[in-house]
Amino acid sequence: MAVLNEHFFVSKQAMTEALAELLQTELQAATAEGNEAVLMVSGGSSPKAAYEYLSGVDLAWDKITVAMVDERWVDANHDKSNEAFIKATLLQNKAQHARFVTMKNSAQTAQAGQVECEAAYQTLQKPFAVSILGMGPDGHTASLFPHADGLAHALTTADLTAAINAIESEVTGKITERMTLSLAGIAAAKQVVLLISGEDKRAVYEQAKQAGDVADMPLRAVLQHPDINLTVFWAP
Ligand SMILES: O=C(O)[C@H](O)[C@@H](O)[C@H](O)[C@H](O)COP(=O)(O)O
Repeated sequence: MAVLNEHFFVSKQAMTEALAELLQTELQAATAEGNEAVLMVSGGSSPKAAYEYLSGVDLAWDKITVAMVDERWVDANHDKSNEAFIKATLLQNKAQHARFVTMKNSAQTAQAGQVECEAAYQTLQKPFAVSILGMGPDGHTASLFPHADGLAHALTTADLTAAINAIESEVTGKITERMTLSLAGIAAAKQVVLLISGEDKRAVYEQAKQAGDVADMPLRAVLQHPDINLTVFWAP
């Protein structure tokens, strides 16, 4: 099982403040001796305000690399691009001096682009300082979607990244082809923070903690991983 540290906040605001403080503390510590630090980021509504706050914090941003936890296989200017979201929220103000490593490249498909993406991710300083994950109502995290094409590989490969083709649903929307950190890529962080918003998703999280098929709720693979140091932040 992962080393699990759960925090249930009374409000989104309280969660945002705690997340911003955690990121600030971890990035300060990671860069204190002039070392490089990597922050892995997800899209989603839960981390948005913390990203905006963090962008204005005085950190050694020139020592920090921001990279994506997962991405739809769309151009970086697409309105569904997680990269576009990160550039608009986090990589502003002081944080514009951070280096950014994209998951997306010019290959036609995520599958075809995985080798190039993996090569880029292999250059990143490990362990990653912090990786921020979200969770969907279907129990997906990163782009580890239930029963997706490529899920079994993403859960077992030693590569940091994996191509995924999700089963189309209300959660995935039309764009199902994605690149994601593999389970090994998620486990490559010193600390993983999982953000969960709302009562419905709290029930999903509690269900994921119960024994069951990982393919039904891929978050289970993270919760069950012996080497993951997982901090869970929930807010209503
Ligand atoms: O790439 C995506 O589809 C989203 O980033 C998604 O995975 C998101 O992280 C979760 O659904 C949590 O979303 P909330 O933060 O809005 O709860």
